[in-house]
Amino acid sequence: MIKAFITDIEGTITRISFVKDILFPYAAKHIAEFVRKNHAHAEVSEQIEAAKVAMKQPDATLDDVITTLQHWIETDQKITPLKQLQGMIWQHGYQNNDFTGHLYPDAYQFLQQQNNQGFVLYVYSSGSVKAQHLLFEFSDYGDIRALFSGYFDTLVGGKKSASSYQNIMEQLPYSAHEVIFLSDVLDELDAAKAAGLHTCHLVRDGQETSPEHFSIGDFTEFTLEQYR
Ligand SMILES: CSCCC(=O)C(=O)COP(=O)(O)O
Ligand SMILES: [Mg+2]
Repeated sequence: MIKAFITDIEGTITRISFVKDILFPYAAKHIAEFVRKNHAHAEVSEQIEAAKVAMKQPDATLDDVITTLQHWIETDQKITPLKQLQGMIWQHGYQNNDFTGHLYPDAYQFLQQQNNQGFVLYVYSSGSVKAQHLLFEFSDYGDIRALFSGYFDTLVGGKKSASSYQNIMEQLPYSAHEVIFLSDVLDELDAAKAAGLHTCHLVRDGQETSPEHFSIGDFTEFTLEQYR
């Protein structure tokens, strides 16, 4: 019996263009100034050191790190230190009302319905847990953080690795077969399925589907019948 959902964010409950055309350019615009200004703060310096490790350049200068971070933003790399820094940078944008966290109306309604019916909701995104909290705190529908019982990011591993879903399941009070993972990316769904989770593929933009995963165009098409 299904008891919980784990949802991806970008492309599943949030428009891809909100992330690519609003959040990423905002981070690209502010990252150099943010890193230069805050590099001595522990939470930032920790990510700078982690970036040097990912670059395999322990002696990289601050300018080298900034150039690499900008390249990682341009090429949408899901590298943990970048994702952690982006969350810190977006905080100012949300608080300054430069943007609100986009949610598809059908996704908001679906999340509310499932929550009302007693299903437990979790989030797993490449965006950091801080970035997830911000998106839901400053969402188009107000502060909806109370809908979710837990948040996971790339600190559990990358979204295309089955071990990441195993790591998440070790932290949840459910068996994998009681959980549905929602995503727009087939490689992520394959990894979740390999870890024993049920899956649902969101094909909002007409992506290729796979017979391995139940697929829907949006959440108005979702049915639990599929998982009985
Ligand atoms: C938490 S909002 C920012 C999303 C983000 O940075 C990202 O890389 C999207 O990844 P997802 O796993 O949600 O597709
Ligand atoms: Mg996605």
